[in-house]
Amino acid sequence: MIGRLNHIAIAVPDLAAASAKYRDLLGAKVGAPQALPGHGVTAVFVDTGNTKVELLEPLGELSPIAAFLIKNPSGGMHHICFEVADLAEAAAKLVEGGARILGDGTPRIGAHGLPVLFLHPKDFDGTLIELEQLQSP
Ligand SMILES: CC[C@H](C(=O)O)C(=O)SCCNC(=O)CCNC(=O)[C@H](O)C(C)(C)COP(=O)(O)OP(=O)(O)OC[C@H]1O[C@@H](n2cnc3c(N)ncnc32)[C@H](O)[C@@H]1OP(=O)(O)O
Ligand SMILES: [Co+2]
Repeated sequence: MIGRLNHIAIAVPDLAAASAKYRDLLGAKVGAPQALPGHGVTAVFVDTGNTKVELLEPLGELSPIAAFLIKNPSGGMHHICFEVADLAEAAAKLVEGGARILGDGTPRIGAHGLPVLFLHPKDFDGTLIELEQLQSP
């Protein structure tokens, strides 16, 4: 069911400083900040060639990563994102298998303009998993 690892997300307290580290210290290809008010984050994608790193900073009062940063003030790994060919089919199989989909269970459009869902971290060994619908061919 899951395909490629699309990105590994890191919640950071200072997006500009984190982006500069990846660009200037790690010599990586760092994209421009993307404000995602509907998701309560500003994201920067670092392209590593084989996958991406998503640097995330809270945006707005109700950011879903605010609590995470209170628990981890210097930041930390937040989630991993896998690509799936058919998000609806994957969601149905996961729910059938007892996994919980976060929110109201309906896909939302993510940073890549594609539908995404999140699975409860407690169901996957303490790891928040995001599923992103593969770009239709
Ligand atoms: C979609 C746009 C973009 C993209 O790539 O396209 C993004 O990725 S946006 C990313 C930001 N959005 C989300 O993360 C949406 C899904 N996340 C959530 O709904 C929440 O973060 C949630 C429910 C996972 C946690 O919310 P919160 O921390 O407020 O709740 P709790 O404190 O009650 O946490 C419950 C329990 O889960 C543990 N937890 C929380 N976050 C994580 C995490 N990132 N990884 C692993 N575990 C996590 C937390 O410690 C609690 O555990 P407990 O043992 O009960 O303390
Ligand atoms: Co993500």
